[in-house]
Amino acid sequence: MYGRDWDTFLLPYEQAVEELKVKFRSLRTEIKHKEEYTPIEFCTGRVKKVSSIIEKAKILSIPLERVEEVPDIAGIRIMCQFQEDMHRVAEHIRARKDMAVVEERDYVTNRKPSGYRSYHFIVRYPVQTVHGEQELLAEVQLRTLAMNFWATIEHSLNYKYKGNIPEQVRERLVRAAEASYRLDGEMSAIRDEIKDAQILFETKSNTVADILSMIEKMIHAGHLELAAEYHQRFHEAQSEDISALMLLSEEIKQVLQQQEQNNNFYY
Ligand SMILES: Nc1nc2c(ncn2[C@@H]2O[C@H](COP(=O)(O)OP(=O)(O)OP(=O)(O)O)[C@@H](O)[C@H]2O)c(=O)[nH]1
Ligand SMILES: Nc1ncnc2c1ncn2[C@@H]1O[C@H](COP(=O)(O)OP(=O)(O)OP(=O)(O)O)[C@@H](O)[C@H]1O
Repeated sequence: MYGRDWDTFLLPYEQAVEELKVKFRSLRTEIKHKEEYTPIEFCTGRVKKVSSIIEKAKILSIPLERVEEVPDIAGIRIMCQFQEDMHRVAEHIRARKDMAVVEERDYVTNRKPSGYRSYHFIVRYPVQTVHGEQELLAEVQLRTLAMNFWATIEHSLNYKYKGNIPEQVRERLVRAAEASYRLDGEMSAIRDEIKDAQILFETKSNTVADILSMIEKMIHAGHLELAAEYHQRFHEAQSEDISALMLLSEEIKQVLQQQEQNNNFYY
């Protein structure tokens, strides 16, 4: 790499970062459009600075002639609200046809000694250049907002202390990382409860609609007494839990089926 033109070398990496940012941002928009919820909160990217590439190559014992083996010259970071969203985005990355996963590192279940948590992918990504296709390595980091908050603070402290964070601060950072991990767990639990409540609400609405339409059927068929009886019981069941409504719905369904079999219903 001695005397190499870094600007030219880094051009395809810049292209890769721009393309990957567009792709993950489009994925965000697409899912949000379809589901009104998106597993991707936001996405950033950067090309590593030359001084940082040289330093990393040295740490990884990669000679500068093979500097393209440094896996994170191109880097993308995807932030999610919840850990479950990270799994969904991870599945998506594994399934994509425009990149190939060459490595996965799970620092979520196995945090780093610093307290760092994230899920990392190294992918092989092809960019189209004037000289034809060029495959390069890119790092994709997946984080929750809480993980990102912690990592950003820790990164700036590392910068401030030039990599030698005082022991006492380091210990507090590890404790803060654990607190942040518990926060993610709490938020996921709340989210599950909200989801359950939404499902229950939907089931209740559907059951109510079913019962009312069956009672209407009875009225149209002239079974006014039966309809009045079930209407009364419907009102009573509404003040109880969902199972009372579901039982009533089943009962009315069976009565209707029976009546239809006996030809008591004419529409
Ligand atoms: N803030 C912060 N970021 C980290 C930490 N560890 C890793 N990262 C991020 O993750 C990237 C890659 O980390 P790793 O997958 O562990 O790769 P590596 O730096 O070669 O690490 P090792 O092989 O474990 O020495 C780094 O460039 C950082 O962006 C950490 O302790 N704090
Ligand atoms: N994959 C990534 N996507 C987006 N931004 C990243 C990514 N990796 C690092 N960054 C950010 O780029 C900036 C420069 O980081 P740089 O790559 O020099 O150091 P680093 O990430 O700490 O890694 P290393 O210790 O491996 O050199 C930092 O603000 C860092 O948070």
